[in-house]
Amino acid sequence: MASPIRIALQKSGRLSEDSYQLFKACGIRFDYGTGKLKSVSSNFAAEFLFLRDDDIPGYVEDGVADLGIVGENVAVETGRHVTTVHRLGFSKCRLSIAIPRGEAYTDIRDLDGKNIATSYPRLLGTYLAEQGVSAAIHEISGSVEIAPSIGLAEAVCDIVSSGSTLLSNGLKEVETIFRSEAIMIAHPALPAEKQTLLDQLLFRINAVQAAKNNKYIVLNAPNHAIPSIAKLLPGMKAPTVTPLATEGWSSVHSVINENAFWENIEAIRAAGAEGILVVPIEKMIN
Ligand SMILES: Nc1ncnc2c1ncn2[C@@H]1O[C@H](COP(=O)(O)OP(=O)(O)OP(=O)(O)O)[C@@H](O)[C@H]1O
Ligand SMILES: O=P(O)(O)OC[C@H]1O[C@H](OP(=O)(O)OP(=O)(O)O)[C@H](O)[C@@H]1O
Ligand SMILES: [Mg+2]
Repeated sequence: MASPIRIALQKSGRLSEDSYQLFKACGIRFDYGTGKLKSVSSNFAAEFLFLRDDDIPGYVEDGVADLGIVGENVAVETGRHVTTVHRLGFSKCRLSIAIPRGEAYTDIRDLDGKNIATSYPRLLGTYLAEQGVSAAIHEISGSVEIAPSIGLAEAVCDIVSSGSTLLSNGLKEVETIFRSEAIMIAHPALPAEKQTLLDQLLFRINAVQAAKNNKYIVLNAPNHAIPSIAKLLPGMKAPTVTPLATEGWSSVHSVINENAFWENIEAIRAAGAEGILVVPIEKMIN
């Protein structure tokens, strides 16, 4: 096997389980969650390091790891020189400014001269500078939402997903400054053999992601309805049509984006389709 590509994953947190599941779906096996800080894949030339997420961009920039999975918020905040090679679509969240619920708020200028607590001083500083607002940034490493109630700051800037943490701390979201999801980052100058391994990995990730967004459809229809159904279910090239044992009827097999399927389902039924099955796809390669 080639010398392994080193991949840094979050040891334990919001990114860990989805990161592991992604590699599992790509058919890459390794031990995870056993308290180990390092693991070698048994069937792909990869070695995994389990780290705090904040440290991952630095390790990737320094070349200690070749790849890493982090929130885009962390990748940008650390300011490390790394390349984004893929957007992964999980751990979606936003970085927002929030203030106590009872406070009036008109626009960003209301924050002029105020104190804002955050773990994201770089992202917040850039945003305030762009908006021409001058506020004092107080960097704290966690439990940011508590800051207004203990008199540390008049506002906070932190990660929001469902909004329930803000709600339970008596805060309201007033500005969204950054939208984030998990991304795969790489060292900016990978040697050729590592680049080959990255290309193989991205090929598998694309196949897994394409499969997730699409469904395999099987239905029965009278032969005269096939042309109009085929227009609604174009498939990867064209639908497969095979005769049923019942004279004048066929079975239609196709692949369709799940959103398009739900948008077209009434039209598909109205065209004469019956016995419609929707089947998940494991991998999809165009
Ligand atoms: N509530 C949430 N919903 C969705 N994604 C989130 C949420 N909170 C954080 N994230 C995303 O997941 C990333 C990791 O969050 P997590 O809370 O596990 O980090 P952490 O506590 O700093 O972990 P570590 O111990 O590794 O430093 C964040 O940087 C962000 O991109
Ligand atoms: O809008 P919500 O759905 O409530 O999510 C937002 C919260 O989630 C994250 O914290 P997490 O629960 O991961 O705890 P931590 O900050 O202690 O890691 C983040 O730091 C917010 O506090
Ligand atoms: Mg962290």
